[in-house]
Amino acid sequence: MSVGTETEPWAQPILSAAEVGEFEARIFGGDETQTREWSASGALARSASSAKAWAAMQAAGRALADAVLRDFEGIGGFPKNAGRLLVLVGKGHNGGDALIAAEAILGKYPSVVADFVFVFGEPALRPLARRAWLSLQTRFPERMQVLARRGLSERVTTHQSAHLAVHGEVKRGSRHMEPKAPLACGGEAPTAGSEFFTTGAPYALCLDGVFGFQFRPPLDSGTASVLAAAGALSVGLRAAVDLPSGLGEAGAFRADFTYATGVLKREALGLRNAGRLRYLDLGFFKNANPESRSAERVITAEVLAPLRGWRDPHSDKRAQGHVFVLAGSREYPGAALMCVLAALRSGAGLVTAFVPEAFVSSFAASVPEAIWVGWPETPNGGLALEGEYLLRERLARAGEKRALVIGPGIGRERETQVLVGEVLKTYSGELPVLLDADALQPEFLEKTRGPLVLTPHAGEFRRLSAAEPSDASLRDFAQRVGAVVVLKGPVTRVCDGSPRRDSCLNRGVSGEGSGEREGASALPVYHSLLGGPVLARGGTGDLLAGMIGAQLAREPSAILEASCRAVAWHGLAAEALERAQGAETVRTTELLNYLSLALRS
Ligand SMILES: NC(=O)C1=CN([C@@H]2O[C@H](COP(=O)(O)OP(=O)(O)OC[C@H]3O[C@@H](n4cnc5c(N)ncnc54)[C@H](O)[C@@H]3O)[C@@H](O)[C@H]2O)[C@@H](O)CC1
Ligand SMILES: Nc1ncnc2c1ncn2[C@@H]1O[C@H](COP(=O)(O)OP(=O)(O)O)[C@@H](O)[C@H]1O
Repeated sequence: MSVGTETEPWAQPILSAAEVGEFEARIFGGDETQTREWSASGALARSASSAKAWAAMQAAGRALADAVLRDFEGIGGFPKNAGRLLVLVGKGHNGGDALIAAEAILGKYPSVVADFVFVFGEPALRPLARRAWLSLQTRFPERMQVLARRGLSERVTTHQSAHLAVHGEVKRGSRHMEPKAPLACGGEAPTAGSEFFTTGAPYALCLDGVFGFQFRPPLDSGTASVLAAAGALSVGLRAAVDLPSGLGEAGAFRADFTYATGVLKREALGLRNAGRLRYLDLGFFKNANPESRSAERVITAEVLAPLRGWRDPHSDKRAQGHVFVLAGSREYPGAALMCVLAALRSGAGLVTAFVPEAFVSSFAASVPEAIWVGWPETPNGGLALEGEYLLRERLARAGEKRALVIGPGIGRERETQVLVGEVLKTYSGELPVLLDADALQPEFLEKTRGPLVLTPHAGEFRRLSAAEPSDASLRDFAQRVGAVVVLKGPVTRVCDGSPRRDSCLNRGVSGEGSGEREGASALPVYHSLLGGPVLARGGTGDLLAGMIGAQLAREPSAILEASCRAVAWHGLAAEALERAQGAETVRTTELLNYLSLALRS
């Protein structure tokens, strides 16, 4: 047992499908397929392991329903007065989770109806999935319709289906099925799936519970045809349970969201057809850890715990961290303003901002909480070299808890770039430094000595590292530069390559020894799934830089945790913003209004 969850309760291991199999078998007491929990009479034996597995399935299904309904808020909410669900059910856990989620939604909204496709047939359901199905049938028989009960070999005909749906003559739950010829195994049957789905009206939600982590390629043509047909329907939200069925194979399910239940599976990362990834933490790692040490971890909202309690009653503003920001130019004044606003709104006790002097009075009028210091300008309105003394003066007066953010909106003017190099030569080592945007230049990397955080997006990462973004290149680069690197993107990845003395917490398990570095391949990569495409607008990175700056200033000795905390907070606030306003009619700085909500939910 050795994974970072004990020292880092805010990060959970990411496991491969094979590792998940072993881990779940251990915590739930064996694979369902190999147990005889379901007797011939249909009663489930109450073994301890089946009780645990059933409880886990229920927790997963309910968490899935909650998460889906929350995500619906981003597009105006679930259509609870006339919603239709489509549930694609396989044989095992995945199907069971989907069935329980469907039951939770039907239970919550009395006007919602559901259609089910049993891709391998009802008889193929494993015990727990069958139990979930029985429960649904008992509770909502009149609101359910089975489009394919005995799998792909038997289905409702196109004619029946359309007729029944259009004329409302189907008696939900008791549809007569017409046997049809089985699909030729491995043969061509690409259009067969469309026969299930000719019912006209759109679906609010499609739950894909066909295959989970036990899927092994290739995708059979029958399932592919059902997935393709479901993909052609009008659906408000396509939700994959755990993993999109078929993973990245041709014909795999195309999800808007994939909800990883209990464990985030490595296979989900980087799959474009997975849509947005959500991690549903079901507490699987609370009392049990996987045997293997996981070098990939997922950041959870638990990382915000230190911000959720009471502030130290004896603290003063200096004890809450002092953020220094060197930012802005005539070309990009707003980037500086956004970075400063974010630092102020995310807990910093003091923020001192050095910006081109032309902007000081207007910035001070709009954001009086920050200490604005006018910096001499180059002829083009950038930060001039001669202003360096200002930083020296102000830093000399600051307390211990401080951090310096350099970059938002500074532009690429040569003189400003020389200034950044000089500042790094002089001050790095004295306080944590964050480099963002145009301060992310390869030539600066040799000039830094102390705690360093870099926040590149993919394009900036390529510029800095001369490599394509990947977990491996991120590890190599972080270790080479000895920094915490926050590689931003739809999934933001954080890796700490700094020497141990800078952040001894960061190593998780093998924290013994000091000073030496581990091989890059062993460095954990922390993934944040939080946020979403509402963040795909100018200035969100400037906000993140200010937020990380505030956390660094408050915790200068734990730069990895501070960075992960800010990334998660930024992402959770973005999600709250999207739920409240949608993703379109948003101003970047509105994210700051949701920081508080993100801490309270
Ligand atoms: N209101 C403002 O004043 C704003 C100012 N901004 C400033 O604009 C300057 C330039 O920023 P850019 O981010 O465009 O950087 P660059 O123009 O330096 O982009 C570097 C490379 O990355 C690519 N790229 C840009 N954004 C990317 C992304 N999100 N993911 C992957 N690749 C990406 C570009 O195509 C380019 O090849 C920075 O100084 C930044 O602070 C932006 O933050 C936007 C808002
Ligand atoms: N599709 C997306 N899903 C989730 N997060 C995103 C997405 N697009 C951008 N982001 C996040 O938005 C921020 C953009 O940062 P950056 O590109 O530096 O913006 P800017 O330079 O405009 O401030 C990052 O935190 C990134 O992770």
